[in-house]
Amino acid sequence: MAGFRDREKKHFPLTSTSSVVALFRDQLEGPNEPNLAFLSITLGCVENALTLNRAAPAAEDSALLQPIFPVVDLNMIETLYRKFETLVKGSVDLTKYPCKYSNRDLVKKISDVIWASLSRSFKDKAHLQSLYSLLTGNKLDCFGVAFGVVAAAQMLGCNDIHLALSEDHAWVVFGEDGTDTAEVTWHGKGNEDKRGQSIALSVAEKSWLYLNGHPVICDRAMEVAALVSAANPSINVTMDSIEMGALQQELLWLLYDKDHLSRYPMALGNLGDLEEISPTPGRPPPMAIFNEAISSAVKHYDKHHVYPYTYMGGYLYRKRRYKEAIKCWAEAANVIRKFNYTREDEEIYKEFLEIANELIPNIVKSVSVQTLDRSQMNILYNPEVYADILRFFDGICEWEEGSSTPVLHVGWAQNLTFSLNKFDPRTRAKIDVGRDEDDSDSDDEDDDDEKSENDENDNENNSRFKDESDSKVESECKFVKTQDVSDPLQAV
Ligand SMILES: FC(F)(F)Cc1cc2c(N3CCN(c4nnc(C(F)(F)F)s4)CC3)ncnc2s1
Repeated sequence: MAGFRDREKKHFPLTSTSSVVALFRDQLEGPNEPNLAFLSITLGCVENALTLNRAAPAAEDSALLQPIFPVVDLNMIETLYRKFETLVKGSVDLTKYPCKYSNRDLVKKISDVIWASLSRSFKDKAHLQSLYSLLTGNKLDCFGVAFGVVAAAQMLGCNDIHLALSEDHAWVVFGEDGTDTAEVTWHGKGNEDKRGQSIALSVAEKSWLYLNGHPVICDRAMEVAALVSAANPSINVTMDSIEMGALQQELLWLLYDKDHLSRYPMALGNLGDLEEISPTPGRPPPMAIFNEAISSAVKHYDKHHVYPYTYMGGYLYRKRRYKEAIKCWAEAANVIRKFNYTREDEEIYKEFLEIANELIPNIVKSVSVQTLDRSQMNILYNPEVYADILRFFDGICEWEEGSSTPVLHVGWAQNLTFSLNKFDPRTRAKIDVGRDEDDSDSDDEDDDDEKSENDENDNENNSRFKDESDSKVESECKFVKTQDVSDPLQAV
């Protein structure tokens, strides 16, 4: 077995965050590709020590005096690496796959090797994303299986097999021009896995889960960014490991500085969240990072990603910058309206449900009671905020239109009317419910044909609506038509 070369050995034993960062830097700058299996095992080992098997500091030295960074020895990592190498090279006979580029059978075979080594226990716990978890506990989450397939492929020299990521699923691309796709893991609960199948069939459904053909396609360095981003500093529901969070943050800045996050909006979002928790002196503030995530999604993924807007919206909500938060959520709904809701889109459904039925009602409640903060009070007198709430609901209505599964139920209507009723009636008369100017963009229409006649209808409605904009506000939101609820706006 080829042991580790000096490039790997010289960093051990790992005794601090900076020694792990130096090891990752070396792998990213090295003459060879970064070794995904090596990095995943190493980071997983550190995460395990800092979150699951915490060295309990002796009574007298409190955590403050005695940082608990584990000592990671080379032989532990090398033993686990060799175990993975034996598993992968022992199970895949490459002579059966002679061609230069990988084919579907080979991808399925590699997926089967990872799949067969998993125990049957449930897999939605934390810390199941790394090869350390696979090799010490035979457990991986759905991301971990996809990542493990790509790490195994690299070990076999299949350098055309790469990780493809949506906002809630992962698969692989392969072949001569890297456009063949294959499922290699499962998704969600109670869904049969589709391993071996191509993604084309699922993309045709226009579901958010496959981002309608706009997933993040990783190169080796972005696969390192994915394993760093997937690291989980949480010790339990209420506590995070400060050391693990700091390590993840430093590794993300290392990848950021090497321009490996510029096409990875979720990793930028993760970095923004970490900077909110513990700002790094001299680094951009969270809002700048969230803006970069939005710009990346607009530039590289044709405005089909939702999370960049909900990362920023969540941050603004926590900072009580409610007007801007609602603007972000309207933008998020402006993305989701391009998709058709299918039953495997639950994660984003829950995201919008929380915004509509908890966060926005909390905002209108908190600014309508005797708020001391006069700046917040004028939200209920601000036509732009009111229009953004309507745009938010309109996007969700359009998401539902043409979908196989309904999105809305009467609870949504109750929360909508609750929120809208808090606004001053004169404010409501001032609005012009338009969509952002790029709505008529050809790329939008190209992308979703059946949505285009809606856009025309919208434009028609909007133009009709604009002509009457000074008259009584008609309900522009499809929401009411779909729900057949008596027009909530009449009720005020
Ligand atoms: F591979 C899967 F199947 F797991 C899909 C992926 C998820 C994900 C991620 N996440 C998911 C989204 N995520 C969010 N955290 N907060 C979010 C927001 F709602 F505030 F926007 S979204 C945490 C990190 N961060 C980096 N990369 C990936 S790839």
